[in-house]
Amino acid sequence: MDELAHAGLGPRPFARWADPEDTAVPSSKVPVWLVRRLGGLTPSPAVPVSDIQVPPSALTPAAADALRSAVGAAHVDTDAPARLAHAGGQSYLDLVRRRTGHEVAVPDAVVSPGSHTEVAAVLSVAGEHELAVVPYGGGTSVVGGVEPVRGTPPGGQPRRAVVTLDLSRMDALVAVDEVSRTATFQPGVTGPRAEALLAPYGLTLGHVPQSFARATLGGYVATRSAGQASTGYGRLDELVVTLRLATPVGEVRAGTGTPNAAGPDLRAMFVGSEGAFGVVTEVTLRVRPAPVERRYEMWVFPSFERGLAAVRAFAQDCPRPPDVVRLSDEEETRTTLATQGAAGRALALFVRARAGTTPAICVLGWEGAAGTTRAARSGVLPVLRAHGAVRIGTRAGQAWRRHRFAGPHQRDVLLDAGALVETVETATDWAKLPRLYDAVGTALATSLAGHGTPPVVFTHVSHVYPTGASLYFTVLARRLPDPADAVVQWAAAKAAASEAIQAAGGTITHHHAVGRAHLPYLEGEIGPVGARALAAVKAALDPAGILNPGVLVEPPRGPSDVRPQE
Ligand SMILES: Cc1cc2nc3c(=O)[nH]c(=O)nc-3n(C[C@H](O)[C@H](O)[C@H](O)COP(=O)(O)OP(=O)(O)OC[C@H]3O[C@@H](n4cnc5c(N)ncnc54)[C@H](O)[C@@H]3O)c2cc1C
Repeated sequence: MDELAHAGLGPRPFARWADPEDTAVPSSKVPVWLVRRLGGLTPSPAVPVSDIQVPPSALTPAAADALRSAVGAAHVDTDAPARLAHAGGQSYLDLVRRRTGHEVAVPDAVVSPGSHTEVAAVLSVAGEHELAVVPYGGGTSVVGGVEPVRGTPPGGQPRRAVVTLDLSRMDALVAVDEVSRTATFQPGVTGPRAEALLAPYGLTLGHVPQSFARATLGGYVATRSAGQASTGYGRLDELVVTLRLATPVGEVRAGTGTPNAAGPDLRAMFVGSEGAFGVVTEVTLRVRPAPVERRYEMWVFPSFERGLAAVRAFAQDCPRPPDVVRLSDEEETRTTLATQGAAGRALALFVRARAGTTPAICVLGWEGAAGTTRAARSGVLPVLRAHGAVRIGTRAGQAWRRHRFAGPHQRDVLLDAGALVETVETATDWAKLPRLYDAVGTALATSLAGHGTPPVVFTHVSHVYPTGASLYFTVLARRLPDPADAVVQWAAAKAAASEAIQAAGGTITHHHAVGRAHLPYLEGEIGPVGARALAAVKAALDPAGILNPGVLVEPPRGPSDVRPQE
């Protein structure tokens, strides 16, 4: 995984994923055919960050002094640039707001602790001075998880100020246990840094979400994330061995390193708790030997439906499914091939000749010790053949691997060009998957067409399980020029997609987490008793509602919210 250790990026620009120069990904252009299909785009460069008005910090001098005592004066920043740099996450709407200067919310201060003790001290200051605290890892949340929201405690006044708790100083490898194959990290370690820290031991975490360059281990834990190689390496929840958290009522340690029967597993309560129950200050994760062999191939199925049947068979019937499985629907296949220039056009002709008029490409990847990938690959060949798949080859597979972090860079280019570009993800069991696929695609297309901006919607499946799979929709449309209209345009489409997901039996989120964006739909998924159970945990660990108000748990409307209903 050595090259992963070098996949980091420089400081994040205000309204983009990366500086156009700061990337190994070749600069891309918006294809002419896409502009034509979206009905023309009006270029929409970001306004200069100096045009964004930053209100004075609402932090009182006493609160500021107390925070300085907690973490050191150098680590409490109330200046505009630091506050602007923490103005929300990386969803399409976050970026539209920052690109246009429309309704940009900033925290009152950015506080950067250096240890568990300092995090605990900040939480204690927050309690005394009526502050809200937003834990912040890489800031790549796409569900409003790091929005600086003050919130209002039950029956009280809005909190005086909100501070963003930037965990980037806590970026050390605490310990490696090569015998047990575990590694303990502080939470602010980014994906590339984790790989760089593990490389001298010949170990890897193997967790590669598309946001890998910027996301942190604390963020992975807090959102229960899934990497592109989740089929082989497991989701983050499968990798967490132990956790240490600071909560407003004290320290929690969860997990003992080996399976046990000591009551419900507390790890499950904190993995995916999105900074609403506590701040992850240390995490021990399973690691494994870095692969010495990697084989990535592209195959093509005669249709998405045939591809779905095959990837289901991988998960259900093959002793070792590929580590990476990524099946594109017909529209994503067309788009992928059309954006690859001359090579893509040649490949498109080849694909159509071999697989017919509705081809669906599929990337498969195997990683492991010397001599293991060939045997693993042989195990799935009968499934591929039985479902009419044709091999395109390793060059196309390797090209996908080289460009697998390119999505956010391409999004920058599309946003500059005036496109709406966002993703929607869900999952369900295999039996309901085709219906869910149709329902979400139709909801997105109908809603956006209703705004006069018919979209291109394409989908892939990249996380497969014996019982079901995820669906990941990418949506492209003409962005409405007025920022307020653009917000309504996407908010309506997202609501339509979310309602369609719930009606078709999908989960509101397979890996992006709940945040604020999905909270209105959470109770529909876990039921009122489930929602009350989460509220009760929140009330036990964060009784004053300091942490991330409005994330994961509805702010209580009154004390009855945490009591059993009559
Ligand atoms: C381009 C792009 C691609 C993405 N691809 C994927 C993908 O492939 N798979 C995937 O799962 N997700 C993906 N995401 C979503 C996002 O990257 C993940 O949710 C990631 O795990 C967030 O990590 P982060 O460090 O950036 O967390 P942040 O965005 O900083 O925070 C996310 C949430 O976790 C909380 N939090 C952060 N650190 C801590 C901590 N130490 N303790 C307690 N709470 C904390 C925050 O308060 C917030 O609620 C993508 C996002 C983008 C923008």
